[in-house]
Amino acid sequence: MSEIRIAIAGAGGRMGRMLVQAVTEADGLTLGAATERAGSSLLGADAGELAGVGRLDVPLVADLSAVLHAFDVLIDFTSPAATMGHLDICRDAGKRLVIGTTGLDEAQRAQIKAAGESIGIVFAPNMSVGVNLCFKLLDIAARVLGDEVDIEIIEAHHRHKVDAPSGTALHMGEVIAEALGRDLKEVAVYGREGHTGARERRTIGFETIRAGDVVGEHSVWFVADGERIEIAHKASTRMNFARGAARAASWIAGHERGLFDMQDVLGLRAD
Ligand SMILES: NC(=O)C1=CN([C@@H]2O[C@H](COP(=O)(O)OP(=O)(O)OC[C@H]3O[C@@H](n4cnc5c(N)ncnc54)[C@H](OP(=O)(O)O)[C@@H]3O)[C@@H](O)[C@H]2O)C=CC1
Ligand SMILES: O=C(O)C1=N[C@H](C(=O)O)C[C@H](O)C1
Repeated sequence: MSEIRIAIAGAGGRMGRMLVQAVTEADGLTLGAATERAGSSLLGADAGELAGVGRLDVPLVADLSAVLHAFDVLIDFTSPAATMGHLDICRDAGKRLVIGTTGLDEAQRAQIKAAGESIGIVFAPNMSVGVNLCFKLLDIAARVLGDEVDIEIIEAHHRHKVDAPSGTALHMGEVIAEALGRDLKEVAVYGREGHTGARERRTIGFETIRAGDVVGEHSVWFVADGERIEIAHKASTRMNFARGAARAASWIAGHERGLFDMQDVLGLRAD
């Protein structure tokens, strides 16, 4: 079987460089194209050299439309605005997509869902196997502990992260709210300050830490009087996310259309 050709958007970024490495290491994948922001000082540089894996003869270009002939699946870990532009290009060209970008608003998420009717898309706020297992554990914990506990989601990331709470923390909140039959929009509390009043049992709290070079840490507390259950994940390298994205790219190559997430890729979906 021929190799699946991958394009990486934002190939000069923190995740972009990891993705180049993960794609070159993955069986059945080959790097076909790499992009960066128009005006970036990295344009023209070799994606492999930037990622520290040696020359791949794939120069960073600004225009994804100009390299459509060179890839089958785009992996995009950039910014919401950039991802939306890439989504339009991929939908019009019939190219599949793996989206890891977080911080998208409701309208942008709706556009991704609509594009899934024409092309295959994996869209997930966290591509690590460990975090996706945590989503399952959170669903079980919430169903067992129900309304008997206070639930708080605490996340920490590096100082460069621009969105808060993290996409992973928000999805953790969605998983728990769904398991408990609550609407996250109604019960979420983002940080606390001043005279807040006593805690309301059905709320789900989010606390955010931004500091130094923390790769990504998430901890969910289920707290009753006299005991506390914690489900926690700590990433010490971005390679887990990158390997997950490479796995998602191989998987979506076999799906012509539809919107999926990592639960589908990993075979973790119950229904
Ligand atoms: N789903 C998951 O598993 C994970 C998701 N993420 C998410 O991935 C995203 C990126 O994170 P990170 O790598 O740390 O961020 P970086 O800022 O390091 O990387 C983003 C890269 O995209 C570039 N870029 C911006 N606009 C465009 C464009 N139009 N075309 C091509 N490239 C562009 C940026 O260039 P410039 O700097 O010049 O603007 C930058 O190099 C974030 O939303 C983050 O939350 C991160 C880790 C895991
Ligand atoms: O920006 C990051 O770094 C990360 N972002 C993702 C998120 O917002 O959940 C995933 C990961 O924790 C790293």
